[in-house]
Amino acid sequence: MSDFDIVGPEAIRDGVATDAYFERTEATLRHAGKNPRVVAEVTADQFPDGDFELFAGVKDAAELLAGRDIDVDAMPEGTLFDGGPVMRIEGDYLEFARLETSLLGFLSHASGCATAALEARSAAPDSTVLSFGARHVHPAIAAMVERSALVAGLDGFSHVAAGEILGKEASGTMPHALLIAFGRGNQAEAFRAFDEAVDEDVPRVALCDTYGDETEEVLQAVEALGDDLDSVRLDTTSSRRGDFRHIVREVRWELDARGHEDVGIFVSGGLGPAELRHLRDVVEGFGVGGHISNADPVDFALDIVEVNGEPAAKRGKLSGVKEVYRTADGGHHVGLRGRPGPTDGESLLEPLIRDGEVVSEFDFDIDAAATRASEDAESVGFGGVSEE
Ligand SMILES: O=P(O)(O)OC[C@H]1O[C@H](OP(=O)(O)OP(=O)(O)O)[C@H](O)[C@@H]1O
Repeated sequence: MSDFDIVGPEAIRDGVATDAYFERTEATLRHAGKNPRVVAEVTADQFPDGDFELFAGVKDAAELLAGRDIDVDAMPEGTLFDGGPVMRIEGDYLEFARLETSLLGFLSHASGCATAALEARSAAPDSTVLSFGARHVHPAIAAMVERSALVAGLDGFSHVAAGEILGKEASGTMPHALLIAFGRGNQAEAFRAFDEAVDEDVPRVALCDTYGDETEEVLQAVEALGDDLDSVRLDTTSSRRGDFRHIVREVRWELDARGHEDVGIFVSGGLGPAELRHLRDVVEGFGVGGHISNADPVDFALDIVEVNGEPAAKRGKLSGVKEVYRTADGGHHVGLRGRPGPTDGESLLEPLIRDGEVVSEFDFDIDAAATRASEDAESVGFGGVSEE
């Protein structure tokens, strides 16, 4: 028995992590001696409507689908999509029927978090933006949240175990608990002890809102750490926030007045794209949590679109195997496979699995995905990237 209520990797890989009706579907098809050759597509919206989302979760999807006698095409991680398929599976239906539940879960949740992270990224393109939201979600999915944030181009994340999985180091300095453990009035002592205790390569970022006025605690940090102080973080609780922008500008003023123009200001706590736009010109960086980790999953569905070579679909969905294209002007186009696409269209679906093997050229590199997302966001004008 598992110690935690967590569905483990084996259950996911074996297809036990499925909805019961797929088990009944398998039983019925086997009973009837049917196992049609199908093409199925993963799609959110049927037609483009100008509302782009960021595709993520494809590495785990590949891990799930590998080893089955199927061919799969997918958009690379970090591609922006707007209508039409993001993934296509071709094979005998019973090869993958029971994987639908986990497949959609992987893609939907990661793409939801990645899209929200891209909203944050686009809202403050020149600021440092860190993912702080693992605390809001089940720990088993922390690496998914942090990977999605990095795919969207965030500069870092807080979760240590996620970092070990992703091969990247988590960042972070101090919580309020550290200041409280030292006791009211002992903030300077806490800052000094932190400076003495942690590795030199950890930036000295003092959290300055625990007991007193932000400017007062910032000046205590300056006095305690002197030139070692890299930045201050203001996480002013919402009930005391008032005009946060004014507080930040006042802190900046007092730092500058004492010759500490090089000390950066970071802010965190309940921030989303609107707050990032509002504050981006007066701070160096942001910690963004719930906006990313609590994002709604993308509403992906897996639909059969061809049975034994013939177009098929339930009503409301589009039958036939499709291609999706990005045009030079940032347009997103959906058309039938084998028909001419836009003359300047670049096909977005790439081979992911052939005869059950993951195609070696398919790219799961996080940094490459982030570059792709950045370029694609620019191309399609996601979230008004350069909006003032
Ligand atoms: O609000 P979100 O965008 O989801 O950000 C996540 C958290 O990051 C900050 O925690 P901090 O470490 O400063 O708080 P604590 O020390 O009080 O736990 C902030 O207070 C949020 O609770």
